[in-house]
Amino acid sequence: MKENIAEALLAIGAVELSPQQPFTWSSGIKSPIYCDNRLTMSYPELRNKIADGLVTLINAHYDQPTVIVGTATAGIPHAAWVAERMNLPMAYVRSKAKSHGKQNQIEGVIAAQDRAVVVEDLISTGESALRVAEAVRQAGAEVLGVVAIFSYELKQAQRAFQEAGISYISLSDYPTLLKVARQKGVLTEEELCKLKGWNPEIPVSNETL
Ligand SMILES: O=P(O)(O)OC[C@H]1O[C@H](OP(=O)(O)OP(=O)(O)O)[C@H](O)[C@@H]1O
Ligand SMILES: O=C(O)c1cc(=O)[nH]c(=O)[nH]1
Repeated sequence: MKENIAEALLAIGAVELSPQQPFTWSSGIKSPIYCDNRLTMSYPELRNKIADGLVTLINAHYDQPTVIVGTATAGIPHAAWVAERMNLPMAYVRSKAKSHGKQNQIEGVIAAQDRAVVVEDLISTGESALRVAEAVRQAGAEVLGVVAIFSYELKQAQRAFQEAGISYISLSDYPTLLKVARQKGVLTEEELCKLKGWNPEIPVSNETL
């Protein structure tokens, strides 16, 4: 599955490289790579595969969720497709409360007795998913864990999730993406070398590839 999803992300052009003019991630990290999972919603076959995969992860790892919670914005459509498949209520959490209207951060219903699974499109530092998890906890509900389409497997994220006492699982990850890119000849050896070593927080070794 990890290889499958990585291959599909490469095939739809979700992965972009820009070593000369690095992308700025939401955490402020400057990166030579950006993985735009938002594009997956435009591909019905792939988005179905992702939703099925996320449901499989949830069923295998999290016991009897009662609500599926999307992270705004990129997690929202995937959370909706997962909730639909599982016939569960859905909510989503904004990065911060609205400054107008009802000033909600949480949209939809999350009740104190709920057991929530958070659906995220991508985990870099984990800050966004953990912010959502914290809001869910503030609402009194239990967070069973987080599922995501892709994770960079940053050690920083692993530490943050551990500190919060929350687990996360992803359908694919950065080491797998590089492995598949090499197998498919999508990236040159020089590009792969740069992508392996650009961030010491990412444990991509020669063995991984
Ligand atoms: O693990 P993190 O370091 O928090 O980074 C990952 C987050 O960054 C992106 O969202 P972005 O902030 O670009 O907003 P969007 O979902 O509204 O596009 C992505 O969709 C994740 O939510
Ligand atoms: O950390 C981020 O903001 C980020 C990285 C990435 O590769 N893709 C994305 O959508 N967000």
